[in-house]
Amino acid sequence: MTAELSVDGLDAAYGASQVLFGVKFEVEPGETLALMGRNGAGKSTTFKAIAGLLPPRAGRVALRGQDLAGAKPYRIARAGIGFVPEDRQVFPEHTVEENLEIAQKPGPGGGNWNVERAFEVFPLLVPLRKRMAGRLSGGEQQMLTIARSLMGNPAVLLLDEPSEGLAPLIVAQIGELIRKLREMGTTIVLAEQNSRFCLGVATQVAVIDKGTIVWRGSVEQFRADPSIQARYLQV
Ligand SMILES: Nc1ncnc2c1ncn2[C@@H]1O[C@H](COP(=O)(O)OP(=O)(O)OP(=O)(O)O)[C@@H](O)[C@H]1O
Repeated sequence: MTAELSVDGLDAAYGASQVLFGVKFEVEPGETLALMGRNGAGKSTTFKAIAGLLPPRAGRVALRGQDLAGAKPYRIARAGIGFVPEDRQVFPEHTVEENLEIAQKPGPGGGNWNVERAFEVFPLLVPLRKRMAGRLSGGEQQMLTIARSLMGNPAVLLLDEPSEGLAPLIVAQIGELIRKLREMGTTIVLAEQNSRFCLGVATQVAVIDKGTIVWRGSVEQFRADPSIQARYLQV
């Protein structure tokens, strides 16, 4: 089977400071991969390199076998990699509904996303339909950013720390949502420090440490080996 997303030998740097060293992982169709690692391990940089925001110095980023490494961000997005960055970008002066409409585009994913479908899958956004996106809470903005990204019908969705800075109840709602997207067959890569959250929603785990993937396996294998958490994830 061809992986939906395959990353191999990815190197990336900020100026003279190299941060990623040969990052390698694959995601099969319909899987949710949690990319876990401590603060500063290289999770966001991996996403930026995949999405073309920080062009990689070396390596391959293949979507369904097509190498996109080094392409411009809009090309990578159009090819089917949807990226939800940490800072939750919405158009604050537009309503929730308009934010979704603006983002609607054809794409290679099989979700057939449109505004009505987004409201079906994200029912918490329904009462906020006419509200300006700039007036939403952090959790509501997070949901809207995820919904917006899906409107481009991506083949793979990259979610950078979706639980960050949110209250436990909201984190649980975001978790529910990610599980629902997974059940619908969406292929997801989720960067997280919060291991409890990721293990509740992911099927696969990759652990990154100092810019290198140091462990790769299923959630069950991860749970069965507490030494991985102790070595790479606890502060
Ligand atoms: N714009 C930048 N310029 C220079 N160095 C950076 C920049 N952004 C990140 N770094 C450095 O790159 C390394 C990896 O950072 P990255 O943000 O990818 O980590 P992370 O695993 O996503 O952690 P976090 O949870 O803090 O976002 C860190 O040492 C960080 O200081």
